[in-house]
Amino acid sequence: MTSKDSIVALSSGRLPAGIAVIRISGPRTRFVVETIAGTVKDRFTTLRKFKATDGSIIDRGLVLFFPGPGSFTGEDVAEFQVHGSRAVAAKMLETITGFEGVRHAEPGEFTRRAFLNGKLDLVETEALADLVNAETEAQRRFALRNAEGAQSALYSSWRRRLIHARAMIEAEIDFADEEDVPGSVSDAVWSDVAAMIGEIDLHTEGFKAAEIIRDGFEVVILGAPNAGKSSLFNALAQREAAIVTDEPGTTRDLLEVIMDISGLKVRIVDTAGLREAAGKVESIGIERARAKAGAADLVLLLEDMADPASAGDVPSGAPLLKIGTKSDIASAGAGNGYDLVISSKVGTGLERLLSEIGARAAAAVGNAGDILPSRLRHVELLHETTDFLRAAMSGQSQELRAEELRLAADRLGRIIGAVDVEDLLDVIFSQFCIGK
Ligand SMILES: Nc1nc2c(ncn2[C@@H]2O[C@H](COP(=O)(O)OP(=O)(O)OP(=O)(O)O)[C@@H](O)[C@H]2O)c(=O)[nH]1
Ligand SMILES: [K+]
Ligand SMILES: [Mg+2]
Repeated sequence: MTSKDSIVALSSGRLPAGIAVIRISGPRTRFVVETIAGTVKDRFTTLRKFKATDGSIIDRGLVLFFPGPGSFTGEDVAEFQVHGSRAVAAKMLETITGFEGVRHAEPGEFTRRAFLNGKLDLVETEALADLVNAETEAQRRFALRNAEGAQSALYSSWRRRLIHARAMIEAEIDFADEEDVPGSVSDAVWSDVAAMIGEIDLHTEGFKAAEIIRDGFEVVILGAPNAGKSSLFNALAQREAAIVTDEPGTTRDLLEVIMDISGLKVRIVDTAGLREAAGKVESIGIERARAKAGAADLVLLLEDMADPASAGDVPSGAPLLKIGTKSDIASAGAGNGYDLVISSKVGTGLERLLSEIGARAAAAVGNAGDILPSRLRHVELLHETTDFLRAAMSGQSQELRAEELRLAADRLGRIIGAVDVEDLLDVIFSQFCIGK
């Protein structure tokens, strides 16, 4: 598929910058390059002067031409690397959009063309978006793996197995009396389907890990008023992100800082001190603190070792680290019964706390090489897939069971955006010598 319009955009970041990259895709690309920069060799970097419509020089830079279909979008694509000033970029864009049939690209339009031209499937498109937005090392690794097709390959392999399974069942229905069809394939088929249900369920459970990679591992600091929560929060953030005073009830609302711990995104949340007798605003803050802790990946329960006070009921469910604070003024032996002892004032124990948080976050996201579903969309379609597979396992007639297999494979096809029926026939005829 080739679009009629050619599209152009500034593909690099905010200006001014050292270099700006201007990208064009579509049928007019070659003409634009030849007019602005002269003839260039395909896929080679060439240093040229770039000419405006009136023949004056806009800038000198590098030009690269990628002929379709072996380009990112599948169309003819070119990139101009120019000096990254606003004026140079503006003049280049003005000159290029001045050509007939060339316009500014819509957001995501290069990638949309790549998808429409079959250069990327849906999951790879989503992963590419994640890669562009990656902030942490874990996000980068995860997005890159999927942009390179790891997740798509997994879904494609399950889908192929289902198409094969269905082909076997259909063959048994249609050609049960023919010699070339193995007699009792269905036992093997259904045991493979059962195995696949287990594999898909296991994979789907990995969504929690993917969410932590994307949204961050959430650590909620909880404790009685004046336990030293905001002091710890500031020490971790390495700035005065929260107000600290000696007045109990200083913090009333939730505060959040985002950290990168060993390449993982971690969200640290400061909360209002837990106590019974509190004013209106503080009571709401305390409610929010409890709710936040209930959904946290890790709760740090702080207690002032110099002046211990109960934080009352702590929401159960989330893993908890009990931390004794203010070790600089606590009496010797006060640290018994705590998982960790810290002083935010002096900095004692903070490194150990950070490495403990990092280890727990790393454990929550599993192995670096795990293939995980990266979108709720995937999870929903995977659930539908296993629903159909379970229905197929317990179906009455072979025809209905084959139909459930078709629907299951269709859901996997929807995840990657490649649903077609032709491959079913291909499998039937490639596996057996029917009607030879
Ligand atoms: N000596 C010492 N004082 C500390 C330490 N951490 C906190 N404090 C003091 O304890 C008091 C309360 O600290 P905050 O960080 O505001 O305590 P909080 O738990 O956030 O209090 P609320 O927001 O009111 O619930 C302040 O006066 C701090 O300076 C510490 O490690 N050592
Ligand atoms: K306080
Ligand atoms: Mg506070």
